[in-house]
Amino acid sequence: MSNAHTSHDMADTVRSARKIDRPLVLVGLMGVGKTSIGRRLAAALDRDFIDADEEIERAADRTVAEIFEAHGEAYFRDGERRVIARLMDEGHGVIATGGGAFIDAETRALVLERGLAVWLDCDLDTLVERTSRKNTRPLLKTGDPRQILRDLKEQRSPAYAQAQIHVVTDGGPHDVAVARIIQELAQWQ
Ligand SMILES: Nc1ncnc2c1ncn2[C@@H]1O[C@H](COP(=O)(O)OP(=O)(O)OP(=O)(O)O)[C@@H](O)[C@H]1O
Ligand SMILES: O=C(O)C1=C[C@@H](O)[C@@H](O)[C@H](O)C1
Ligand SMILES: [Mg+2]
Repeated sequence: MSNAHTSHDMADTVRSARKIDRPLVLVGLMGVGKTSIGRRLAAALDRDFIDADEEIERAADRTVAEIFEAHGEAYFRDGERRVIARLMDEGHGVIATGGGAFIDAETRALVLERGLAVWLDCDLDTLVERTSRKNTRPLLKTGDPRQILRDLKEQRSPAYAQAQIHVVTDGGPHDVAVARIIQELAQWQ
């Protein structure tokens, strides 16, 4: 296939993906790439990007870790649900959620009804490596990160699997993951 042909196909694919008239909501485990891939996906689709964890921190004027410590996980999940509902209402084009957001049944129902959920998935070794770069995730501070991530992957995968779109991002660079997501979006009806 010629390069001209390939870039024409890609332009068509991007055009189809841009027609989706719902917020694109990235879900998946800590470290899978929701924030970094989400930012690039939004740029490629010419959409607005927002990270729900960052928005919660702005609204609460505290870090996620501080909210967990002061009030516990249930309190955090309530605030997270409200923030995600608001971001979808405000029409944010690509929303990166926190790793546990889609596990909350109410948040999940809200996202599935009003948005298009994209499950970013990758293997355990990649997750361990990516999360080791930053030590701010409260759920990984309570024991061995590999064991915690393995357990979370097993417990949470059935919920993540309810997302309308599933993309595996093992190993490769961000741009490959972005191109795969765009291809899936273009085929989504
Ligand atoms: N496809 C990828 N290729 C290379 N590096 C990646 C890829 N995806 C993510 N990373 C890197 O892994 C780290 C974690 O990614 P990121 O913060 O985007 O994950 P996240 O899903 O938003 O995590 P959290 O749920 O904790 O917010 C970052 O350093 C990011 O640059
Ligand atoms: O996987 C999780 O439950 C979490 C992931 C992070 O994005 C934060 O939202 C918080 O640390 C909880
Ligand atoms: Mg993130």
